[in-house]
Amino acid sequence: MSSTAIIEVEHLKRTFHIGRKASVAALDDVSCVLRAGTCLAVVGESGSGKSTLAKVVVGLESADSGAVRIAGQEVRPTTARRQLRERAALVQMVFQDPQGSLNRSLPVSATIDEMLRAHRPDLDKRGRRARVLELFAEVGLTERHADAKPAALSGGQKQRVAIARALAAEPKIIVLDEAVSALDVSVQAQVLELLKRLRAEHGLSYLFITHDLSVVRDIADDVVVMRAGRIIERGTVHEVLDDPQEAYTRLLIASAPRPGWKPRRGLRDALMGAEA
Ligand SMILES: Nc1ncnc2c1ncn2[C@@H]1O[C@H](COP(=O)(O)OP(=O)(O)OP(=O)(O)O)[C@@H](O)[C@H]1O
Repeated sequence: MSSTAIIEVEHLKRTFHIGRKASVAALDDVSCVLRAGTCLAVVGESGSGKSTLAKVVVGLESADSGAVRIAGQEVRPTTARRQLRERAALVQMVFQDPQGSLNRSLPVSATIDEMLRAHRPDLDKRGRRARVLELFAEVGLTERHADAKPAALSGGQKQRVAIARALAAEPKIIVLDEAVSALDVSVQAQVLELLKRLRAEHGLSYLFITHDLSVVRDIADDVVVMRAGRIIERGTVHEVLDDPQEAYTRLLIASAPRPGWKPRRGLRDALMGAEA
């Protein structure tokens, strides 16, 4: 496995001010590394700062201090089109709800065509159509799916379109924010298989935000555990999930649904009681 860093996050801080007096430290001195060609999972309960970390990494959200370097280049929030396009060619994001990037009244191929217009100026209309069909085939969809409106596709198929859209920019990194969380378990397994295959075939690296530890075991190499804006434990998936050092991580693992699991009390209650 490669040990070259493709994303380096250093001492990120981000505080949100709510009203005049209240504030929440969404990121409180967060540092981590995504190694090229690997998958780094970010886990933690709701509100622990996972999405804020993902957004700062892709430049959708700014940090108060700290640094993010992608392929050695520092990332700063920008509205400059050229810089946004350069960033998008390096890192793409896939969200939990694929609906956001789809226009209800257009065939789903339109969203890929739009991406190709931005990132493949060398292709004419016919070339883009051929590439759209290639990308659909890569994610296990057909021409019939490409020409369908979003409403005619299942959740799993729409998420495959979102992945094809990300691939259209030919990125090195994909940030996935709860990208398989809304899918049924069997569909989830298929999309995870697809992501693993694409990672191998394209040499991709994944920053994988999830609250689901079974997904982490399936796809990730390394994992960081976040709590209240801080990384409280980190290591390989094997180290963290099989030999957790922190009480909070042990509770996350103990509270994760698995066959035969019966909830005794709310995860939140249990986690609130965990020692920091
Ligand atoms: N734009 C915002 N304005 C105010 N507070 C925010 C904003 N974005 C996030 N927060 C707060 O920052 C903290 C971290 O939020 P974040 O969405 O990063 O957590 P998360 O771990 O991704 O949670 P979830 O799994 O529920 O999405 C939360 O307390 C949240 O309420």
